[in-house]
Amino acid sequence: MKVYKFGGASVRDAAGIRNVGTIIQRETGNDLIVVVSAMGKTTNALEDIVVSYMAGRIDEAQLRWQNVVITHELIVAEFELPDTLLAPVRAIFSSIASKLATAPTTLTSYDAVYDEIVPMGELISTHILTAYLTHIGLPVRWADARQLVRTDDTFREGKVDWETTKSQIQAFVGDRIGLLVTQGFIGGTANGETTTLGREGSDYSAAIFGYSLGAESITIWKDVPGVLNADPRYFDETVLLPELTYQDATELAYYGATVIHPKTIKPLQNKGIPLYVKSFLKPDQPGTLVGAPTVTKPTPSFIFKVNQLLISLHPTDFSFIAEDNLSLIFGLFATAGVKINLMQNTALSFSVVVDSKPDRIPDLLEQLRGHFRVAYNEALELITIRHYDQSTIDRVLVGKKLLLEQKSRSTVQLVVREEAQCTA
Ligand SMILES: Nc1ncnc2c1ncn2[C@@H]1O[C@H](COP(=O)(O)OP(=O)(O)OP(=O)(O)O)[C@@H](O)[C@H]1O
Ligand SMILES: N[C@@H](CC(=O)O)C(=O)O
Repeated sequence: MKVYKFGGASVRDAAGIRNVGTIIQRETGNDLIVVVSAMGKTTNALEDIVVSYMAGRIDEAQLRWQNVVITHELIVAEFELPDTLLAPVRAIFSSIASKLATAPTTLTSYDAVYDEIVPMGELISTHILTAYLTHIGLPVRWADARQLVRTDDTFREGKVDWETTKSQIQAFVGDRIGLLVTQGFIGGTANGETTTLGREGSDYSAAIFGYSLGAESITIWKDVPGVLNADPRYFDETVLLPELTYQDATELAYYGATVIHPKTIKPLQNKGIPLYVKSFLKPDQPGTLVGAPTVTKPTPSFIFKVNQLLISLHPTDFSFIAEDNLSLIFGLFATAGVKINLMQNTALSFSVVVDSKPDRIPDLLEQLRGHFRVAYNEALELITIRHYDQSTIDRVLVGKKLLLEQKSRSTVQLVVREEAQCTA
């Protein structure tokens, strides 16, 4: 049994869905679980709807939802599918329209509403793909991940209950899996509420299904030839990494290589399940195999994170940065839901680099100011180089001012600012 995961880019339009259908057809007769993300940038659009709705801008939220509906209607119109196959999609369209007709109360939790609305992207895309596959004659089952992937009720970052998830998935698939289409990114609580697993979490969903069923392999289909030594959007002359160990893949993802979600690797490593990252545009090419025993000559790899914020904390009394301060700081970051990308401390200061998220950072800074003197630098870039040497460092520092550096034997992290900004 294999697991295929198709992300938003692969199903962003009707041609994409047809292409995904062709890739799935190559597995006809084999057991295959297909995990699918929301189409294109639907998740971003749904997040915007939540922002409008929770701010009480109901008309704006409804208008934005109409745009989501129209985008999907235009795609399905190209397939001329019978209305019966589209009934589940239309039911979602009207249930969200009804939801958005009533304003939220002041007691409504933002994150709970987020997890009511944002998962619709995956529910819609999987219903559309299932309808299309049925239409072209493939015997396919649609599975509701909310009833299979059990999480706690941490909305927007559900923690997976592995035992329950495994038994629910095994019970659902039964003896003969066949072809099954399900959603990435979403799960459900014991009380039947929908949860999400964190942005870009569909890769992780594929690993959850693969782990639960002991898959022979998992393939993540991307718009790139595989895992490259840098994001081609930010770096010229990238090279394909044909093989990676689980550890290297975990570290690349951890430091921010968005091609694989960081939580994806561990469950696969635990069961020794190989992960392939391949191009949905060139499905015959080998791509990257994650799970190679060793890679003899590792290639230097670059990860660029833009829009970073460097926060420096200084105790307001004469105390040092010690265990009690650190546990307070970590507690405040955890409560604010802000992940630390890099940290460094001296006796009298503690510096952290985080993603500059306007919905979370201002509150966090306010909390920190209650305990520390706080200084911060905005609009920075965090560059991580795995398997670095001095020439790779020099290469990325051209035109940049280095603010902070951290090195281990295999990884260097550099916090930089554009030189032009420094002199401005
Ligand atoms: N090291 C890397 N190798 C290859 N691609 C990378 C790397 N780092 C970042 N990327 C980027 O990752 C992109 C693919 O991931 P993306 O999340 O956009 O895919 P997706 O299939 O649409 O997934 P999803 O909708 O599930 O998030 C590539 O287009 C590329 O720009
Ligand atoms: N659709 C979700 C999950 C995913 O695509 O992996 C997102 O865009 O974050």
